[in-house]
Amino acid sequence: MSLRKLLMIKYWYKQFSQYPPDHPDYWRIRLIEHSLLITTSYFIILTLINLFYFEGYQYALLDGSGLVISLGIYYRFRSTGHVKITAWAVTLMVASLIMLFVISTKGYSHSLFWATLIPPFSFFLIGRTWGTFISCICFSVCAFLVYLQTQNPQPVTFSKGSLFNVIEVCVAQILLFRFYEKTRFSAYKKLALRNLEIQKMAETDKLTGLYNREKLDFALDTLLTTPAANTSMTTETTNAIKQTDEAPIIYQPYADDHPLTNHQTTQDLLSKQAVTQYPISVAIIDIDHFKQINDNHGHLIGDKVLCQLAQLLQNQMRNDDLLARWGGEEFVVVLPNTTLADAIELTERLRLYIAMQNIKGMELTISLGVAQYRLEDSAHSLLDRADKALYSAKSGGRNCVAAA
Ligand SMILES: Nc1nc2c(ncn2[C@@H]2O[C@H](COP(=O)(O)OP(=O)(O)OP(=O)(O)O)[C@@H](O)[C@H]2O)c(=O)[nH]1
Repeated sequence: MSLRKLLMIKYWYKQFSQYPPDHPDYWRIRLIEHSLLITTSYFIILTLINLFYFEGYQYALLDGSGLVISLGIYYRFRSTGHVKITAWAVTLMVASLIMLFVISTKGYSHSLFWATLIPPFSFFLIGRTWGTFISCICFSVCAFLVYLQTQNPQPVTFSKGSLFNVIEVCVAQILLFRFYEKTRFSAYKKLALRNLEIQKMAETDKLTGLYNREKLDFALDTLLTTPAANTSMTTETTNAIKQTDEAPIIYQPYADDHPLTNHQTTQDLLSKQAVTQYPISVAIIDIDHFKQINDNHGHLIGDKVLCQLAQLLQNQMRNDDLLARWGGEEFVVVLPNTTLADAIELTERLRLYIAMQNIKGMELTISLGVAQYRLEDSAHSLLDRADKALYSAKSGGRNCVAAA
């Protein structure tokens, strides 16, 4: 059994349905609940210590009042869920009780230490502006107390009270900053995950889950404008561009001795970089007569066909290939380390493979246009040549591969 359960602390924390974890006030609520738990526990302990150990009834009364106020705020907060009012109430309660204690002891017995708790409380709960304001007032009072002492200097004594004050404040500070660090870490983590989600959404085609056209354009531009890309396409380069955290499961359709399966290591590629150019090819894939599928079976079935075809194509890709939906019923695949001849062979296999599949009860065919990167090419001109090749494939009767 965990300590939290043992002390029944978990019952202290209420899950407000109106403040889910992604609500801006979520962590403020956690802090209010933590703070009230800490103040309540502190006031219970201090009341008992002052009553039975120091027999300081005046301080025990002060701590007892703090305990009642703390529980009152907690009860009200649980029943109303008012964050702003509670945050102010907690801050004012903590600040005024600390200052009452510091003033009543005239700063003796290291009671001034307690004032150091005011900035963390007030800044976390009521924000920078009001936190600064309240901290300044409290510290001004502390400075004034010290000034008064300088008018009539007394020798400083270290009592047991000093020891308790120092220890209690240190423990409270550590707890507060642990909490602060936890919220900060959680907020950054959430932000990083959100950014990843947004980035993924921005580069993914909603329907098929493949990369979208923006991502393809960016990846191709990066490949072709990276100096190394003109001479060497390494596995690392393409993987960095893909930036994919969940690498697709690759089904290797080629024979073991096929040149495309013999991936060279990065080291091999780099060592050859100076003397060899590593080719890049692209292929545009277009479904034949897709309009008829929509017309005969409806757009929803058409969508399902697109999704299944996308999955089948993705399963046929090699690690370094980058498949994207270009728009409508067209897909583009970027083939690093692939000559035009290899790209033709590869896409021909792909065409035959798709022609053999049963997709939503239909037999589909695809036409493909292939082009290899030339030094004078831009991403646009490369795709344009592949598109022209696709046009030839279409006008050549469809269900075939044409190269530019
Ligand atoms: N279901 C569905 N259809 C789409 C989507 N995007 C484009 N289309 C359809 O794809 C069809 C493309 O038709 P066309 O450009 O005439 O091409 P095609 O019928 O495949 O003929 P060819 O390419 O010449 O073989 C149109 O009917 C579009 O409405 C989509 O996201 N979902």
